[in-house]
Amino acid sequence: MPAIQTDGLTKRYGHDVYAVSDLSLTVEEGEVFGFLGPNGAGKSTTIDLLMDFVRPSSGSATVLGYDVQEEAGAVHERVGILPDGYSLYHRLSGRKHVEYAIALKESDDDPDDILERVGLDPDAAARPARTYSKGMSQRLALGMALVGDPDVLILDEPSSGLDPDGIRDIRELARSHADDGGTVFFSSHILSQVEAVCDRVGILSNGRLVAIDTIDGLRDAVGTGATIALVVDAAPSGVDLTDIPGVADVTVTDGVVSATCTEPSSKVEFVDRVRDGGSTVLDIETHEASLEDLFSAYTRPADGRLVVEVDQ
Ligand SMILES: Nc1ncnc2c1ncn2[C@@H]1O[C@H](COP(=O)(O)OP(=O)(O)OP(=O)(O)O)[C@@H](O)[C@H]1O
Repeated sequence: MPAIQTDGLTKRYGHDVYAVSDLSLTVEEGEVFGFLGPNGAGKSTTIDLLMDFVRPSSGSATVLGYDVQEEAGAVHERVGILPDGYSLYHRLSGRKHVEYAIALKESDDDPDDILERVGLDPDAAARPARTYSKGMSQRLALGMALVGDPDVLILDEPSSGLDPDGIRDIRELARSHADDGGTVFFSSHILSQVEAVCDRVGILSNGRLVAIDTIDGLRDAVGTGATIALVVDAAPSGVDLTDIPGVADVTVTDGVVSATCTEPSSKVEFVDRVRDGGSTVLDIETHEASLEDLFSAYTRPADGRLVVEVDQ
């Protein structure tokens, strides 16, 4: 049974704002699924729809087989959520927050275990939440989401406000939750934060799902290659630079010979071929397509095509 399944899920505000548009996706149990998209793409709205915090204009969704509208109670019992824009009770201590979440979920969790898992030490946990930094608040909200060992953990921008240690902790927590058989739905607008931990990612742009695959699969689909630029004393002559396997987009201008290389080994052959053409190579610059280039390729298509923006 899928952990999360949506079918044509759509949320329209007013006449023409489609926050989520015809979204159909399946997240399997035991997966860490990265839900990616730039600001305003519709990630939080999708999560609100899954939790029945807002109602869809059309389409449907299930979580662990339960219809999110008809059986919202059953969904809430099995889901732990770190929402975007959660709020804390300023006068209550961190520990009281966790105790409250335990009572609400009728769980027998030990509050100290939960606080330790999210890295809030007893002193910090005893302080009122108004004294917390953004990162500490985020850790506390995450702890509340973990109460009751939920089957599905929904994390909306969980890394926001966290330092590098905190970001790593979130990743480890997500991974161990999935390794124990749980499912993690991890929303972020920063690709590199989900790359290390997610089994698959879905990319949302303007409310629409524009890609769903593993990170490697997405890279292959967009064909992100590296660019290579050789500074030469003179243009090569008498050689064909365009028939090297894995080399494309060859240009020769003002003492610079450049190309896109989809195979790492093709760079060496490209350099050799330029030398065979009588040129002395004075300098070599290469640029690997970054994850952010990949993200841009899916979220900022030009002329309806998928393009990778690569600086030279
Ligand atoms: N209550 C609302 N009324 C009108 N428009 C809304 C409402 N809620 C969301 N929207 C619009 O729906 C779109 C999607 O918003 P949403 O908050 O789901 O995006 P997001 O991907 O979570 O963005 P972010 O990364 O900035 O949190 C945006 O254009 C937003 O302005």
